[in-house]
Amino acid sequence: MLEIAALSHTYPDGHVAIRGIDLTVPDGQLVSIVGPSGCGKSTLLRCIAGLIRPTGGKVVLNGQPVTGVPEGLAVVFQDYSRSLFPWLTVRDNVALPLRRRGKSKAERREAAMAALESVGLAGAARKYPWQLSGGMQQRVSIARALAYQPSLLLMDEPFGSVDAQTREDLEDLVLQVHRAEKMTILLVTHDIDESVYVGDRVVVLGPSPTGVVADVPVPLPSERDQIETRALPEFIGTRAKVGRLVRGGHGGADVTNAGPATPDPRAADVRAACSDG
Ligand SMILES: Nc1ncnc2c1ncn2[C@@H]1O[C@H](COP(=O)(O)OP(=O)(O)OP(=O)(O)O)[C@@H](O)[C@H]1O
Repeated sequence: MLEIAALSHTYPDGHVAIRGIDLTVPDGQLVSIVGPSGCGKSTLLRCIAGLIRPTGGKVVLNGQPVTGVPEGLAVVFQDYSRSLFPWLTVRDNVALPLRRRGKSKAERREAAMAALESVGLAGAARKYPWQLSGGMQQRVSIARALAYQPSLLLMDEPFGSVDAQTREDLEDLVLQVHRAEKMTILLVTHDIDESVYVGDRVVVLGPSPTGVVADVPVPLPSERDQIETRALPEFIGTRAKVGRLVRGGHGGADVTNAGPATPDPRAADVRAACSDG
């Protein structure tokens, strides 16, 4: 269970990025977070990841206050070109954070290969990141997060830099992993369709300094299909509702107004990658 209470963050230059966010995420839920550009989504994710210390309120993960990067957290950032180490092979990039898990070299390699298999990249294990396309590099970043077997996965605009077809494939990969591993996922996206397609719920953030404007349940079956799900009336209705909310409208009668809140992200396998590297 992730509990965010009265979370606020003001940067040292006085810029108030987040003002009073309250958000509770039960284990195993996939929460999409949307909001206007620059509203504070990444700041929110960084606070959750323990990468920055909020100036007000608290983040509690599984009953423990977050005061540094918590165990069992992984993060996937948008900028895959800077999240992989170019001097390590794909397999070694994926295996690196597993040092934190106290696994032997053989175990790390085995787990890395299994994760690469799950993202369809087992054949690229011995290549270097710079030998792969952007979409493949982002798959490697996701494989690295998965190999770590996080209980909480934070994804900050993870598909923002890939083509439309790859984006759909990666959305389905996240859904597949979410169902199989039952991990809690917070996914920040600018894409309203994507937020509804992957989410169990969509948290809409307001303009800076951000807070929670609405918390919209997604009334779709857990099995989703890029063509059929997007044609469902429930999908179309929820997308319209979220779209109106992001643009400053009220979104419709059944939307929960959640009061002030905030979002934004950044943080995770970094811990593993950096501190274990
Ligand atoms: N280190 C910092 N110092 C001062 N202000 C900052 C800092 N980092 C971010 N900000 C400001 O805080 C606000 C929120 O930034 P943040 O990156 O969290 O927004 P975002 O919603 O993730 O943006 P985007 O939609 O462009 O990804 C912005 O106005 C940004 O300029």
